[in-house]
Amino acid sequence: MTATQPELTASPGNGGVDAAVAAARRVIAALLHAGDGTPAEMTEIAGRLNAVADHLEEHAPAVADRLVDMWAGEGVTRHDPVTGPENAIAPPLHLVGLADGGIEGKVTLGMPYQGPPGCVHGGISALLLDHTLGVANHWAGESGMTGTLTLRYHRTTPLFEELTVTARQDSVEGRKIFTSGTISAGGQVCVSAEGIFVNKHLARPR
Ligand SMILES: CCCCC/C=C\C/C=C\C/C=C\C/C=C\CCCC(=O)SCCNC(=O)CCNC(=O)[C@H](O)C(C)(C)COP(=O)(O)OP(=O)(O)OC[C@H]1O[C@@H](n2cnc3c(N)ncnc32)[C@H](O)[C@@H]1OP(=O)(O)O
Repeated sequence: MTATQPELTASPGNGGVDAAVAAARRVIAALLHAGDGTPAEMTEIAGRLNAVADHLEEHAPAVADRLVDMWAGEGVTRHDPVTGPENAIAPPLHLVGLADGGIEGKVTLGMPYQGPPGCVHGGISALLLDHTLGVANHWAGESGMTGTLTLRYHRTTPLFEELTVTARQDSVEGRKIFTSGTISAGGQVCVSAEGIFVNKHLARPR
């Protein structure tokens, strides 16, 4: 991070749940890479993974308590499925604020996010853009819930190549917030998005 690039997503810690989540991401990708034709002992692996899940479930707080925790303090930026260091399905994308009012993040996606052969699934691109547009609104100071998200898929989005995800708030009209963004690879726009967000905020669990 530089003085002009404030971090807008929680940085993963080296230990605790963040380290376990990083390991889980490796497991998800490794299972998909291995597939069904591998000589790896999948029955034994399933047993070991289930033992880990049993242990975690046994020691988890009640859902209601956990929801309070997730929506308090830094927890708000730690659990989401795009950037969250506590969320194993988050790639994760790391976003910074830019001096020109926009935001930007870099991410390289692997097989768990595949749609067409060797390419990013269109729904995953929508997920990344929805969230990034939402964070751009937060960065601009006026945020809301996604009302309408329009996407244009210009060209396929490659797996295993660094992607740049950008977004900016374009205008605010009453409660409506107009926001746009792109996913690019090698300097070419693969997906562009235009969103209308509506200034409405749900009560956080207490
Ligand atoms: C995912 C975890 C996130 C964790 C991190 C959170 C915070 C971290 C901090 C910083 C990061 C910040 C944000 C990042 C996170 C978020 C990104 C994810 C965003 C989402 O994942 S969010 C879930 C999907 N989203 C919904 O679940 C919405 C369901 N829906 C509704 O809740 C209502 O439907 C609502 C609120 C949309 C409108 O309802 P309403 O009753 O308040 O609106 P109303 O009728 O009064 O209209 C007022 C004016 O908006 C126009 N209008 C109405 N609806 C419209 C629409 N759909 N499209 C375009 N324009 C629309 C009208 O035409 C009128 O315009 P006009 O004034 O010009 O006539």
